[in-house]
Amino acid sequence: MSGDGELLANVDGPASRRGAGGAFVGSPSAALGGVLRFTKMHGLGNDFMVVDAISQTFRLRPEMIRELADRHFGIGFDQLLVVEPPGLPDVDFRYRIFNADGSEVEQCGNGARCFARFVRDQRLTNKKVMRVQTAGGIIELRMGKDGLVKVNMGVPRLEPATVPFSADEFAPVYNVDVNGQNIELSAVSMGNPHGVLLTADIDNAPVATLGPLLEKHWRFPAKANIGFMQIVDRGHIRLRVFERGCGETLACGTGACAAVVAGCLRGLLDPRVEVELIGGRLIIEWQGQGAAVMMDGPVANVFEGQLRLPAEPGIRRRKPARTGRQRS
Ligand SMILES: N[C@H](CCC[C@H](N)C(=O)O)C(=O)O
Repeated sequence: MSGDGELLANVDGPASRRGAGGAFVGSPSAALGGVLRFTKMHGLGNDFMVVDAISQTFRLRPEMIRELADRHFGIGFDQLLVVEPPGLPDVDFRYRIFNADGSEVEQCGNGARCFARFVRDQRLTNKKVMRVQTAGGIIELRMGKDGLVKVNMGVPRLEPATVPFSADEFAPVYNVDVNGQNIELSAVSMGNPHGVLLTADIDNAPVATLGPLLEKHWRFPAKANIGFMQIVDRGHIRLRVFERGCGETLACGTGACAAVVAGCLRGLLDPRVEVELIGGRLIIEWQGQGAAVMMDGPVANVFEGQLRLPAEPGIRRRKPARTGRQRS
């Protein structure tokens, strides 16, 4: 996936037509120059601009998403999450995800929890259990107690071609050459591609240097999110993730899922793992091949906002495309 498609969302509610390339095409006159309502949210510090595209129309080109994602000149977020009417009979919503670099991607775990909170806060549903269609597959969201949200993230994909990862056959660990250095990693898809490495010292792991090299490595033809996992014990890991299209984030939900799958495949983890990320903790459970990965974690609202879209969305300030966020 990870396409650079223009985002057009429909104004007139669910009677949307799918335009070329899968974007919703609203009535063009209404798609320009309006005020766009959004909510800023985060899941363990992985932060999002969340927009209801069921009752609003807007057009956002990749360069506009990049501008809005900018933490100095824009709103600032890791991903833009867009709520759309369902595209399939047995789901409640469609959920589109755009990275800070403007690329559209298949899945977002922390975003899924925020999505569930958002659609209820916005009274788009009163369901406590909902099925949501994403480009990476259908996920089930369940409102839990004390503000937690449980997500069935679906069955991980391990066959190389389904990640996608270039290899002749599946293996729990692959050897990847990075500028002459041999790196051992696992390749897992949670709908979006992940590479997972072990590290003995998470605080000094080469996230800023090795992360971008592996993100764009030729063996990940759709690029990849790169997780650095320190095993504390069989029920507890520490994890940092260099995210595709965004750089290192404070937390990555699909990254946490992929890391637990990778650790289980290596025989190093039990089925229930506490994943300690920079921004906080997730509980991830996986009973083994063929089973779905379950994620349980918090969500938070930060603020509500309104944005006046230019009559012709475009570049108001040419800035270099975002590089990975370097954490000291
Ligand atoms: N950067 C990811 C999308 C966001 C995933 C992350 N924020 C999560 O919580 O899963 C990708 O390009 O596949």
